[in-house]
Amino acid sequence: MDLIDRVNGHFLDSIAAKQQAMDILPPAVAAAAERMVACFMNEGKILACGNGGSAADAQHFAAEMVGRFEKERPGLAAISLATDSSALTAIGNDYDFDMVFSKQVRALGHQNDLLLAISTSGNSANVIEAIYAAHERGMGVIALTGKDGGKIAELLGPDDILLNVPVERTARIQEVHILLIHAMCDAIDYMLLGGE
Ligand SMILES: O=C(CO)[C@@H](O)[C@H](O)[C@H](O)[C@H](O)COP(=O)(O)O
Ligand SMILES: [Zn+2]
Repeated sequence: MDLIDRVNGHFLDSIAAKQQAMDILPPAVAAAAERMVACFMNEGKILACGNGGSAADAQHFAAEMVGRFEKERPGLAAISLATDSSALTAIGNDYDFDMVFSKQVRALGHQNDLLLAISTSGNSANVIEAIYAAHERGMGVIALTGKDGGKIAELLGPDDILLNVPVERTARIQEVHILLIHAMCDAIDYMLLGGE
């Protein structure tokens, strides 16, 4: 197989993952966006966390809320918990890496806030601890997961929302996650601003 065939394989695989997600996820994505708008309207904020590529997704989402997505609007309250290198290294060094997000959730989270928890395996211990901390604070959780949803799918409560991408390859799950995030950004702007 030459390199161009390999690249074509990625396109085809990514298209198939997105098609599979499109068959099942749009109602839950719309519900998640509605939940986020309700949170903002209620003086709440969204705390987002994840590891590696999902840390980048958490940061990407927060930037699109605080700055903007495609339309001009006032900033919306969202914070990436995966971005403050001082907090991450201090908590990881002084306590445990499993606590890097949960300690921030306990410090910053209030009842009206939401946690956006991102994990392709659904099994990252620090994301799981963040969900426990959010529940303790009375916060709702929106989880972006993959594969079978892992432990995260099992520990969500009835008021939480699971967006699980049921494919095996991490890269494909991440590619669908960022699509879901952009779809939620668009739905939020549409609910707040109207338009096309
Ligand atoms: O971006 C990638 C792989 O595409 C990696 O950095 C990946 O995000 C890391 O291995 C993460 O630690 C995986 O964590 P998770 O998605 O299973 O929670
Ligand atoms: Zn990656």
